[in-house]
Amino acid sequence: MEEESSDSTPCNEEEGTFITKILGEMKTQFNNGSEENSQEEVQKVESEAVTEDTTAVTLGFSKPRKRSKRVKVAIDVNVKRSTRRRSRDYNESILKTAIARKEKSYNESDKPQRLTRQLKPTQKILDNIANAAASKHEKKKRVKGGDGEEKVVKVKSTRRRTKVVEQLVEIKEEIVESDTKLNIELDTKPVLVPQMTATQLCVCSHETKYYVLVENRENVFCTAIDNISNKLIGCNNPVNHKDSSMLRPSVRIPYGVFCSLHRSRMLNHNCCPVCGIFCTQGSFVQCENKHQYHRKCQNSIDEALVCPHCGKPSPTTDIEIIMETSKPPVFLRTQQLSVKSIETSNVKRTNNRESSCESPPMISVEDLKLYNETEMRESGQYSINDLLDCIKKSDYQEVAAILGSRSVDLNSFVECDKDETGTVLHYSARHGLLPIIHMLTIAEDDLDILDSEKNTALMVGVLHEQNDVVKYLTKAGASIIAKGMDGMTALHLAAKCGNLEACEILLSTAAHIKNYIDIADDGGWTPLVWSCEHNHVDIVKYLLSEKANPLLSDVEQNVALHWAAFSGSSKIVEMILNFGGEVNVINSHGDSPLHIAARQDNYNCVLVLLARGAKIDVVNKADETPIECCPENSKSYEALILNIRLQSYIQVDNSTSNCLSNDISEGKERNAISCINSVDDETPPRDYCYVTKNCIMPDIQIDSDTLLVSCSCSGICQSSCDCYKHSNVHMGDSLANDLTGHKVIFECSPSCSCSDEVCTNRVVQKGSKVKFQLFRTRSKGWGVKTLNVIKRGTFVSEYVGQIINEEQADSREDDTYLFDLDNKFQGTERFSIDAKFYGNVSRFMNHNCRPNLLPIRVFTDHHDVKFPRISLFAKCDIRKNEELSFDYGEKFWAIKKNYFACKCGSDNCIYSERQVKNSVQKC
Ligand SMILES: C[S@@+](CC[C@H](N)C(=O)[O-])C[C@H]1O[C@@H](n2cnc3c(N)ncnc32)[C@H](O)[C@@H]1O
Repeated sequence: MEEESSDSTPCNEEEGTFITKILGEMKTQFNNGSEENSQEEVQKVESEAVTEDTTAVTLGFSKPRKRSKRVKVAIDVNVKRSTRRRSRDYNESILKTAIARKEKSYNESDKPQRLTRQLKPTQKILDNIANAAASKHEKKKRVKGGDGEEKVVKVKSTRRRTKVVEQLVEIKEEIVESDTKLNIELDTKPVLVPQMTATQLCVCSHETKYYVLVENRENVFCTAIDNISNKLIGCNNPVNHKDSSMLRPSVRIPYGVFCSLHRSRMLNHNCCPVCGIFCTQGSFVQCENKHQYHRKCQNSIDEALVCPHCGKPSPTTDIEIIMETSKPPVFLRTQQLSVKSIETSNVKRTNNRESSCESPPMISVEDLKLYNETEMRESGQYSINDLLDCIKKSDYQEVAAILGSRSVDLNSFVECDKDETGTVLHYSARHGLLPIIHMLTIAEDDLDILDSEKNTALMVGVLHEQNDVVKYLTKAGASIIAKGMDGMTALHLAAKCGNLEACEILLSTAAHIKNYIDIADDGGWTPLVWSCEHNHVDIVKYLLSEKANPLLSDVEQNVALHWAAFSGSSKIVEMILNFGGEVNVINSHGDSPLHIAARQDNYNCVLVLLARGAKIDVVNKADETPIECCPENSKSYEALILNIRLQSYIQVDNSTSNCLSNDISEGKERNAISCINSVDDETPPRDYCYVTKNCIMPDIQIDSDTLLVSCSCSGICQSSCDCYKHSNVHMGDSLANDLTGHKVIFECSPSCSCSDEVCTNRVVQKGSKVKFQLFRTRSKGWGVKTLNVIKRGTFVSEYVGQIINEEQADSREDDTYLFDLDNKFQGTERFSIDAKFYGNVSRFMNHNCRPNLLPIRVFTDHHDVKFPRISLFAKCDIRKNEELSFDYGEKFWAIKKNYFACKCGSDNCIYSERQVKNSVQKC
């Protein structure tokens, strides 16, 4: 007896069984193939889990698990998680069970409730079963009852996976013996049933021939109930096969099966024959035969109080029995609330202790006190931090006790990490505490609470790569579509942080993968976009293989390819294109993926995009082609330049008849200048030399030493810049309205201290970015048009040629391309730019009485006012394919009107044939 008492106390067994069960449960759930999980299978698993867990350990998890909230969420977004939805019947059955439990009061000591999970066959039940079985198995087994009829005994365990065992037993006629031996030794095997007499009531030591077939130790559990300081504790120890005969302490009590410990105690009359509860700890009555019972259960015969076991006189004083065991029992919540803890129950070591030690000891007072002091709260109330402490210690027993007490609000926040708070479920998910999570999911309704970072526990599992937790929570009913920070789901987070396994678990859980995989967050970003942006090649591959849509755009019309170009993974760019991505898709800024790859200088992406047909001449809303977004001198820039050249050669081959040249600059300009003629047979002009800078004749000296101004700005020059202040035309000024003043710009020069890289007062010196085309006009010879949109104020081109003096100018036969540099600084010496023999694209720009370009004198590297750079700026917004023109001035037309009229065609043309005639007539 004592050997058993040390290692088979109810609580020891409870704890071990419980933890084993938790792990077994999880294993069971994990082993269910995720893809094959039908609704029924999942329901079955969860149903079993609930059934078992609600009866596990302290029986404290009687709270029904509500799923309606999550189901509602699923319906809201049209994502049905059918595999985890519960049937109505199922919910109702849980509800019924809960109500039934609620109605039961475990504290009704007058009506002791069986805490066992086993059905207790009363004699009536036995008889009924026997009758039914006898008729069914009449030919197979003959069973003889005490009344001569055949009987069947059926004992069924409701415990999960417990097989219903059924054994036909032969019930021998009970032999009535008046001279019954009462104090039976443990190894006695009494078979005689005494006749009840007034002085001897109990049948504790009378074994019957009712047996339970015990196939293995776990199938049947002890049905004993201990009275421990007025608390009723169920045993539930496994019943050994050798203890399979059924006993009862009196004829009033149904038969039960008992573990070796309780069996021996029953034989020693430690079980009260009136209420059937074992006298284990506390105040009891003990007769001179050392039979124990409750004071209120003592018998009365002829007004004398007697022992209900043997009829001996009842002592007037109680004995105090104290258990001795290494571990305390676990109390039900209701017991904790209504009964003082053992610590405060004034347990005294009385002289009766010695005699009480003959009763089977179970727990030591020291252990019990220690337990009480450190773990149990007197009132049964716990704080959330008590629970967190137990979780941190992985003290499953205590966690179960606290959860069972239902005194803790599981929605309370605890510190999960530095500056991060969340529920204990978040904490457990972060640390991968599966057994704890299992308990919490049973005790907690809402698995989708957001922590301080707006993550659900499922998301926390994803982020910390606790994929067992992810798997478990998805099966336990956590919402996979719940949204956290910025509307991101667990799948967004998994894709973002590169957790491929979590992506697979989440997608395998989704009822409708198609709806789930392309779910967008608040920015309109899909999980695919997140994985593209964060360069997770494996996840991109997986999502695309699961039919993620690469064409879905975000709020700025970016698609996954834009983000792939941004991140710089050429593999991802390639994959997206292979899965149907459009190479020239445009976002709301007009940027193609090539724009973005070029801007980021993602060389390999630029190469892949070019190879897959990305257009190099797409202009975005900032009037930039991809190369104009690209940092100069970068590898991407070189690739784009090369591609532009290659494209131009391809255009020659495929040219229409009116394209005469791909580049009249012969590669001297940043952008090739094609030449087309759809008007006549004129061939491209070849009577000049294309130059990009002025040619200064040897006899002309430019003073490069004298600087009028320089700035000492650091970084970007602003309005306080001295160079800027010396200019009377500024970038961004309304040029169209500034036709009268001296249009001079002093750009910052090498002598300035500002940064060449970022200074905004350096424009002309950096060259034009406009894409020109030379075309044949119908009445003005050649002309120039822009192939891209030009914003007002943009530097378009410099009028370049030979710088010659007045004498040289006068000696030139053809003055068609002369541009006078005369200005007020010039004094007596006059200079001109002649583009007749040397020039650039500007030499082909015609006159217009309503021009779109304005010539401005600009000084860049020198300040010799006699030699400004004639820079043409856009004086208005200019459309694509619009001809570029400037005003040649009165001086030009004063002479030329005698030879030809202006053909600009503008409505206010002042040099047209008609206007000229009118002016002549007026004269
Ligand atoms: C600087 S060039 C311009 C390029 C010229 N169209 C060519 O084919 O080389 C100036 C000459 O172009 C022609 N031109 C320019 N603007 C004109 C206009 N508005 N009307 C008539 N002819 C014009 C005149 O022959 C003028 O002398």
